[in-house]
Amino acid sequence: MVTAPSYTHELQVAQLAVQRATILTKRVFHEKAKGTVDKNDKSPVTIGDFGAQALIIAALKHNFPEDAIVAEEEAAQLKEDANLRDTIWNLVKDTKLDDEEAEKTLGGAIKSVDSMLELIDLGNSPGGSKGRIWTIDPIDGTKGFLRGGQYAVCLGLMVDGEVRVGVLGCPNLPVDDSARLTADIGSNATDEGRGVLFSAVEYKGANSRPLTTGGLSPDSKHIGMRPIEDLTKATFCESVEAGHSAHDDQAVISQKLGITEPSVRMDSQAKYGSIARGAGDIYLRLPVKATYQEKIWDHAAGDLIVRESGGQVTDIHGKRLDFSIGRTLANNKGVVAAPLPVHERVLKVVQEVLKI
Ligand SMILES: Nc1ncnc2c1ncn2[C@@H]1O[C@H](COP(=O)(O)OS(=O)(=O)O)[C@@H](OP(=O)(O)O)[C@H]1O
Ligand SMILES: [Mg+2]
Ligand SMILES: [Mg+2]
Ligand SMILES: [Mg+2]
Repeated sequence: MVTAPSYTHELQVAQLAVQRATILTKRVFHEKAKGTVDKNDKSPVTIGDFGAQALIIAALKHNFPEDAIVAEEEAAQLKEDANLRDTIWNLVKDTKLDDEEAEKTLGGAIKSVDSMLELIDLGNSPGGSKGRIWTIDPIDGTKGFLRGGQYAVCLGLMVDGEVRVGVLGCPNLPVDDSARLTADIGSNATDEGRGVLFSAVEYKGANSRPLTTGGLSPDSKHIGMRPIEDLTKATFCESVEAGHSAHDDQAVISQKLGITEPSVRMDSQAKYGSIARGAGDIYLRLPVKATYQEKIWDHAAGDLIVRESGGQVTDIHGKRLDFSIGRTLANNKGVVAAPLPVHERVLKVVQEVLKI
């Protein structure tokens, strides 16, 4: 019998790296150091995005120097803007885990501002179907982050085009796995009782544990989707931004499925984590613009965490998400994520409504 690799070291490093990055993002938010700059695509990019990406890549390079990395941000802008670069460096240079062993595992602090810029740009791999490739979204749901709503620090490891390890740090989700999603989840940012680290390894199931500022919390639990036969009792979640997923189509689908609760809108892959632990049930992301290609860093970790929790994740055509063809999911359109026993029913209604 061939046993599946356990990816023990990869999982440990990934969780610690994400946990350390969330310390930085929370500092940025609380110290009101938020500076927003426009990238070419006009999405907000903050100090937090660059800082978190540098810290995660430093940890990956220390432990897995040969691995390729596909990350969302690039340092070009920082090279031209000394103020922005120095603000980020001041945060990055002394953000560390409050645990010596854990810091040692991650390789300790970044040595200089120049190495920080180099590290950020190591995330420029084109991706693909061969070998080991990490994918990073240093802050997913940038708008949620800025608003004090949901965001996630996301890290996935793909080997030969399949996601094998996925980690999501969600500082503003309740620690309590049994807390059902509420309508204010997208905007409510009290620190009390919040902060969760989701993880999954292929064939090994998914877990959640409280985010800490030191080593990994020993309080790790298996998570699973809510067994749901009666879809009228389902909770579905969707993006906050109407430009990111088609709210009107999603409302019609929800109605056709007999869902009575209004949708829960929240930013980021916190949607995947939330349905994986049964706080919600269904995540719909139907395309608004036919030409938009979803990015692998927006889905890799969440896709594995949901599938390892007893869910299915496909696009609107019923195809599994294909992470093997580069930086985008060019072979897929949209996302339909639901518990495995009901996924086909949900997909059928999606296709009826979209007339595909
Ligand atoms: N047009 C379009 N369609 C679909 N998706 C898009 C689009 N434009 C951007 N993005 C990506 O959406 C990421 C955030 O997705 P969310 O589901 O969290 O949406 S939202 O927060 O409600 O905006 C967001 O991730 P971050 O940039 O990491 O925040 C983008 O990568
Ligand atoms: Mg972005
Ligand atoms: Mg994103
Ligand atoms: Mg991002």
